[in-house]
Amino acid sequence: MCVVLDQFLQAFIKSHQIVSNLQFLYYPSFVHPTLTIEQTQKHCSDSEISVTPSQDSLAWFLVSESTPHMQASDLVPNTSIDQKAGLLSTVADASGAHRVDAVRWIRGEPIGKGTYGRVYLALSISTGKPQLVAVKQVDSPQVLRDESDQRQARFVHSVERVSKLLVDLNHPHIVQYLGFEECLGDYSRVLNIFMEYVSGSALGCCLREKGKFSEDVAKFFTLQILGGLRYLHSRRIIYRNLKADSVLLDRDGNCKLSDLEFSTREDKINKLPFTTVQRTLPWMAPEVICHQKEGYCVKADIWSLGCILLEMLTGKRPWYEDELIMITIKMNQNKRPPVPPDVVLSDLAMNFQNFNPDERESASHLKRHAYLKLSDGWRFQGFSG
Ligand SMILES: Nc1ncnc2c1ncn2[C@@H]1O[C@H](COP(=O)(O)OP(=O)(O)OP(=O)(O)O)[C@@H](O)[C@H]1O
Repeated sequence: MCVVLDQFLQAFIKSHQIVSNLQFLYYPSFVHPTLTIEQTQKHCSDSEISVTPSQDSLAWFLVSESTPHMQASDLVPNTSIDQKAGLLSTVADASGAHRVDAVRWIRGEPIGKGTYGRVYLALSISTGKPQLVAVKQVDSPQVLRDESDQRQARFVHSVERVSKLLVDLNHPHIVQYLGFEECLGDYSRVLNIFMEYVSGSALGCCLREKGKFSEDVAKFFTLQILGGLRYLHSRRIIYRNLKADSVLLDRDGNCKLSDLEFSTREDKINKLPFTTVQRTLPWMAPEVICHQKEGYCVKADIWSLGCILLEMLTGKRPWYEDELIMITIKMNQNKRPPVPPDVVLSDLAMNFQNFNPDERESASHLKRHAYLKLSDGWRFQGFSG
């Protein structure tokens, strides 16, 4: 193990990116949970080592002399983030976009991949106490050579447009956005999106791994998602990208809505074209897919939540039998996602998928609905509980 450490350190020193005095090298304890604190901590020389946002492939975290109080145990992934302490300070630039001011952070291992970029675990050392954060890194191409470059550029543009709106959100069921930063990569610019780190996995992953959930567990998650939606909708914000993979779960079953970069204010909906995120299409409301010109409202998110509820109760993604093109055709024919014959849905679950958005209940009304009420003392103890 020490050989690996030394090789890593040598490679790192050779990169000549040096700003602060490095004292200790720590293994995050989730990499080798059996290591003791003594083993995880290794003295390094007084070499000056710098950590820059473009530093690649750091499998380990480095802790600078400015944080000597830090213990390896601080690095366990469920370290909670003190949002009020202001993990990363953000400033608005001339264009009004919110960016992180002088971020110092170290990239850790990849924890996920979406349509637009990779998400990494990272350690922020901007403030006194290092904090675990998640960083979504998105390529922002300077030359638009093909459809993929155009897609990336549209995404980056969308993020710049909503960056202020995202960092201002603050709700227990919404991933906290901490700031944004653009930096120069080898061939393109890279947009870094800093977020609260959620230490579990996506709801979609759990469904793929474990199959359908018990009805109570499905209600428990639905209620939490409704909490996040009610908060967004009360600010006239439409999420637009709600799907099982955008809902992150921590180990205690707490849900957090993530991937909000496509959110928009309801009043702007008729002015902005919405590029359909292909992966999200099976969860999208018919008015978003079929009648964009007429506009749509926050109720589109209620349809998407109905799809997630259906998925939790059946273990199958919405429109599980169909390719994307077929889904669009069926939606235009006013068809709903199919329900497997052995599943009986409550009237409420059906209401989520009313074709007329005006007849779909609001998030705040649904949250109080009797069907979703859990018995007193019910606790999350696993997906089938
Ligand atoms: N804040 C976070 N904390 C922990 N893991 C995260 C966080 N954000 C994202 N992830 C992980 O990274 C994965 C990819 O996230 P990302 O937001 O890029 O895409 P996505 O939600 O899967 O879909 P899309 O294709 O619409 O971008 C998630 O499924 C999740 O596993």
